[in-house]
Amino acid sequence: MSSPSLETRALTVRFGGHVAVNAVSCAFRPGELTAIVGPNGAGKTTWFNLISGQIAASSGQVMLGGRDITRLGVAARTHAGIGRAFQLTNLFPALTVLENVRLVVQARRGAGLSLLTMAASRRDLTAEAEDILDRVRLSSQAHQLVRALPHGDQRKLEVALLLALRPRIYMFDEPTAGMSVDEAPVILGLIAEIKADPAATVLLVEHKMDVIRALADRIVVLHNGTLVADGNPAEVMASDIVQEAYMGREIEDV
Ligand SMILES: Nc1ncnc2c1ncn2[C@@H]1O[C@H](COP(=O)(O)OP(=O)(O)OP(=O)(O)O)[C@@H](O)[C@H]1O
Repeated sequence: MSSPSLETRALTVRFGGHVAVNAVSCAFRPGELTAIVGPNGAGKTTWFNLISGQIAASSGQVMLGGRDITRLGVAARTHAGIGRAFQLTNLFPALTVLENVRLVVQARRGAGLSLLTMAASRRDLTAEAEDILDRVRLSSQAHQLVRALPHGDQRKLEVALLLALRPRIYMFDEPTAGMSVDEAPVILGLIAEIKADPAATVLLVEHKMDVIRALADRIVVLHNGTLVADGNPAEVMASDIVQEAYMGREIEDV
């Protein structure tokens, strides 16, 4: 088994007297998509926030490729390889969709964030950005301002920006929430493509059973901030804790 790309070690956060994430230890490996499930308020988003650096841990550690990143801020974690979909949206709402994707491609390639790059390298960056927009089916919106995009297209742009960033860790929080039935399969197809990359580690917070069934290699269950189950989907779905506490009630069986 490959060594973990990401690991949380006894990761804990308290809000006043409430322990929202309670000593959660879990290791994630490249080439694996882990679905994170649990009832509302279980601590899934808070755990994500601790991993991506949106909030600081009360105790415990976040390790990325064996390096302790617990004290790094969001930008430094993104630079180190943590890619979280929502935090990339609306980077530059007054620029077009294509310009936003191109800027992320440019930043990843170490060319900085200036809009005034050399014409030749600009063509190169534009070609990669256009290719990404094609993959997420946003080509026809390439020249629209990001702030004017409808919700479904914003979600596609989030995935486009992640593809442009090529992180080591892809974090998706209900990526098809609020999407139409036509739009959701595009996003799910892209996540399936990302998951096929043996170097990519994918974390997916998800309530929808059909999405979990289609994509998850592994399921982790949180309950009251504690990790209560972790294993392959068939095992976890059949376990008493999930059957009794979650099935048909908290996980949307659609
Ligand atoms: N900044 C905060 N201050 C105080 N309490 C918070 C804060 N953020 C989260 N909580 C609490 O932590 C607990 C976990 O919330 P969290 O949003 O992580 O759950 P979740 O599993 O993502 O739920 P959902 O499925 O509804 O998104 C909840 O009780 C929530 O009220």
